[in-house]
Amino acid sequence: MTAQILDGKATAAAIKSDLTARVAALKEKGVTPGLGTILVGDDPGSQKYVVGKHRDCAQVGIASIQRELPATATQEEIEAVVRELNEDPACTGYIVQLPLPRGIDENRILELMDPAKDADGLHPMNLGRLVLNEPAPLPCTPNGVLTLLRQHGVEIKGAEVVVVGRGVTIGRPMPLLLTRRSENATVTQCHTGTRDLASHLRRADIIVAAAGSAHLVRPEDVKPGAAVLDVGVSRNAEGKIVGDVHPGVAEVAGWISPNPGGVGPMTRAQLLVNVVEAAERSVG
Ligand SMILES: Nc1nc(=O)c2c([nH]1)NC[C@@H]1CN(c3ccc(C(=O)N[C@@H](CCC(=O)O)C(=O)O)cc3)C=[N+]21
Repeated sequence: MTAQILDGKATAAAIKSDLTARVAALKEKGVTPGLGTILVGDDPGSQKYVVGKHRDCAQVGIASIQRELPATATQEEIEAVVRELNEDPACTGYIVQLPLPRGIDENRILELMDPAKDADGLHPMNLGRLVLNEPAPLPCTPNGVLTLLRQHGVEIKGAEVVVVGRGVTIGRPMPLLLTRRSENATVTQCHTGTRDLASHLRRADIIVAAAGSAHLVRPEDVKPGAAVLDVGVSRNAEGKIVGDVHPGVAEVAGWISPNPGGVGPMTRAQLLVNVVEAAERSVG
């Protein structure tokens, strides 16, 4: 038996269609949501993601504001663009595409953002609000993972979830979302310091693989019927996306998110959700 698909493409399309109506309602009240992106450098992967984000905006009626800086941009030059978008009334939410080039202090850039315009949910104030159980824009990828599970009826309450990875965009916030009372999962966080990853994976009802290590999760380490979310993105020699989950896992798991076509499109959809929600808050 092969796993059922956690279809991120289809779920993202449904979210976008709901957002299209909400954007139209906002425009009738005189508010046009606008998503800004700040892209530094010429990494082809990052450029492609940013193009995707603006294509999504066009589909739902959100205005696009694009700022690009060369890989040689200084800390001060990037900060100037952050200040500009903080002040720009047409930009109701924005992201700074990560990672930034070596030598740039990423955390200082994130702290400089207006937390009310933080579309990624990565500003320290918004991450702090999440820790304190206060309403905040939620980090897009972890929120996309949850939405994907809910949409396909995968039980989160009481589930043993193993999160692999501790990066700022996924690994660290993911357990915070999963352990809220509304989700009530039990979470084990694994990382490069974990002594026996396989022993943890084998117990998991849900695996969120976000280590960025190609084919890290192998079929023999997955409990039959488990839900496996492949969040990792590496590229092979031909430039093709290789996930954190070995293709053989599809023969063991109950649910699997394809990569591409799984969590990636969900991340983009949740970004739009954050932009629209911020605009809705601004009209009360
Ligand atoms: N501040 C910030 N926020 C981010 O959300 C952020 C970031 N920085 N830096 C990089 C990562 C990566 N990321 C992806 C988003 C969508 C796809 C996506 O839609 N992928 C398609 C395939 C695209 C392709 O073929 O390359 C898919 O999975 O089907 C992938 C990756 C967001 N990130």
